[in-house]
Amino acid sequence: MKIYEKAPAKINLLLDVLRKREDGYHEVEMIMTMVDLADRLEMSELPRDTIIISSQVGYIPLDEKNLAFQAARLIKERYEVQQGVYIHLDKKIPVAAGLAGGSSDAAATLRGLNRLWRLNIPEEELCALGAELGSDVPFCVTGGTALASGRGEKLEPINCPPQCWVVLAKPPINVSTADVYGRLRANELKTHPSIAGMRKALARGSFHEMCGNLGNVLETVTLELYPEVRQLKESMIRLGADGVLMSGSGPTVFGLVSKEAKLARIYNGLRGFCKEVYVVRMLT
Ligand SMILES: C[C@@](CO)(OP(=O)(O)O)[C@H](O)COP(=O)(O)OP(=O)(O)OC[C@H]1O[C@@H](n2ccc(N)nc2=O)[C@H](O)[C@@H]1O
Ligand SMILES: Nc1ncnc2c1ncn2[C@@H]1O[C@H](COP(=O)(O)OP(=O)(O)O)[C@@H](O)[C@H]1O
Repeated sequence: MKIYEKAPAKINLLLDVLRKREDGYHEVEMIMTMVDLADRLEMSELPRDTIIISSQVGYIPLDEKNLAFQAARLIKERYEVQQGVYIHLDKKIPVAAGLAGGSSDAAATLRGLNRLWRLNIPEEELCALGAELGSDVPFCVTGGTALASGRGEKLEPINCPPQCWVVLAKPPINVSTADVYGRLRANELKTHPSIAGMRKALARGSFHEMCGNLGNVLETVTLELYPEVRQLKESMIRLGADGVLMSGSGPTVFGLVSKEAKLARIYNGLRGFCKEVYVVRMLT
């Protein structure tokens, strides 16, 4: 038997850090949503009790470092599954980009193997498994739009954003999430984005208010370390995007655009100096 799962990319419409915790993680409040740029996973049973990962791209690990491998191993161990699985990852989401590509692959693996092996694991339990793999994995299990707190694993579903275009641009640099959190001075942050403001904007379905309430405190670190990310933000604003923000720890910058007529100018303007540009829709 063979099954397929989509693993969409996430963006953070808002990312606030409240404090550093004793366990080394940071207490966060984030508003997260999915966009229509997705990896595709194909999972099939193997006659031998083993996990094999393949991908069409050569720049991700295919061994136990791969988050899909870790998800398969976890579910096999926890539910004492003695069957093997072959997982092919058709990667479309840029890697180490702040778009949770690896986390979404892990979440899709949990969902997919739950179906393939008919385990009937409830979504809540899949989320708890996901939290063992990474802070963003529980959100990727549920998808939709959510307010995430704790280290990212506590989820409250909220109104989805009004439909719009999302332009994603990833500069050719690698940003380590651990490094960005490590450099953040959480208790010295001068301003915090407003969760209440963003929630209200989404509840009202106001595109304009959503753009006005975008905010990400990790920009204070990544934009200082990598001036090209700041330049990318400035270019997107200049080219006419209605709201612009860095996603997660970066380096991807997203622009929200309400009018299709504006897209060509933004896309062509960015492509002049940034190779990886994608025009997608919100997944609502
Ligand atoms: C910043 C965010 C925003 O959505 O995403 P990305 O930029 O990675 O996409 C997330 O908080 C990232 O989540 P994820 O990538 O799953 O992080 P994890 O694997 O759990 O943690 C990687 C490292 O980041 C730091 N970390 C992560 C989450 C958190 N709330 N506090 C932290 O300090 C820790 O140093 C941890 O060792
Ligand atoms: N299935 C996977 N897809 C992409 N990257 C993966 C995967 N499994 C493990 N990784 C590793 O995880 C790291 C973070 O990748 P990714 O999840 O794309 O980053 P981000 O959370 O910043 O969007 C990369 O260094 C990559 O080598």
